[in-house]
Amino acid sequence: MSAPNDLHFPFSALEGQAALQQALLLLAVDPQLGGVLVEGPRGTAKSTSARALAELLPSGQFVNLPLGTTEEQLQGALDLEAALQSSAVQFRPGLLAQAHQGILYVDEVNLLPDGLVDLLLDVSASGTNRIERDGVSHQHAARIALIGTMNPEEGQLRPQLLDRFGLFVRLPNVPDVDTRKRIVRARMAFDADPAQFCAQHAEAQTQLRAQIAAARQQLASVVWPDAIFDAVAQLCQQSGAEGVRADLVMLRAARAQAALAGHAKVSLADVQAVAELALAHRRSADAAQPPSPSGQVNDPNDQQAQQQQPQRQPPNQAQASKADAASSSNTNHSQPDSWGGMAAPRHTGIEPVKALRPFIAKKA
Ligand SMILES: Nc1ncnc2c1ncn2[C@@H]1O[C@H](COP(=O)(O)OP(=O)(O)OP(=O)(O)O)[C@@H](O)[C@H]1O
Repeated sequence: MSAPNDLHFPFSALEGQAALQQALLLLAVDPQLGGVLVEGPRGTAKSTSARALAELLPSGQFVNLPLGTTEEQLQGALDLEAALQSSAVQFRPGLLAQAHQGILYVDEVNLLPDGLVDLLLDVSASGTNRIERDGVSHQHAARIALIGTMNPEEGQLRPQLLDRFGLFVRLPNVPDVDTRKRIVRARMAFDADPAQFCAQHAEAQTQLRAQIAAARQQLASVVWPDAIFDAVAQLCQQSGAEGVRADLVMLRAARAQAALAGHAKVSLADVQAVAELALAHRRSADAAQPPSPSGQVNDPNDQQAQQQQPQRQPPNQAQASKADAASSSNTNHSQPDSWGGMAAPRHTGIEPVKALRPFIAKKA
């Protein structure tokens, strides 16, 4: 039996995809991170998780961008004749307008013409779609969470475009037999009775939705202490990332991470948790080892300030243990070390340290 069209596999029921879930949640909180690029094998829940994320956003919009899409279909069309006759601009909205406040999903983004990718990245970073034709212009808000997927065997994305994707997740193949079994059990349970499966996850979904909404509201007021700028600059410098896009994205992603946890200040732990997502596609080839900043960096978030933060709903136990299971199957955990009490991010794959836990099991 397949699921009715209006029921989709819930985000909180995804198995063993902590890094992808983390990147997507950060994007949900701050769509202007510049999109998430997901590289990985077929059948690893790339489209399932993107669609599931849409259900956590206020608009619920999920727009799929087909490979043959034209610039006009994407941006919308201006009726120039009407503009000449009545001096009023007539605009026929495109996919970007449809995806406003939702998700724009591009499967095999590496096969899309460069011009369109360029446009998508511009719009996702600016939140505005600006159309100009023969001296006539129109613009509208296009706050889109851009999610692109690619299989490198089918062609590479140009480095200029790769660098402009905010976050990057490289998915491994299903890592082990147990995870494989958990995945198929969950999927088969969903397919057998979608309504019941969704009902079982309704509470976790409601909590995640509320958590994202609260984080979005709080985002602009979350601050970066000076030490955070130091830590980010050190990490990016040592990774050999060109320019400062990695720094900008890392700071922004760390702020989204802090907002999700209900914190008012970005901490080193937030930077640590997002660093690999910002660096994986920007690390220079000769920075083969993960960076290890030389200076000791103190955590600028004093305990007292953290304790003064408003309390949020208690963590969902089922989700916390799922996150635990996900993170315990990850052998790439960073452990505390000399870097301001936190481990430097790893350069292989993307299995961020705290996996999904910071989002679900917020501070009590
Ligand atoms: N980690 C997972 N958790 C839950 N379901 C999963 C997971 N991985 C794969 N699946 C299931 O596998 C099937 C294929 O997933 P999906 O279509 O999202 O893969 P994809 O990565 O987008 O593949 P493709 O690249 O071929 O489009 C779906 O039924 C999905 O629910």
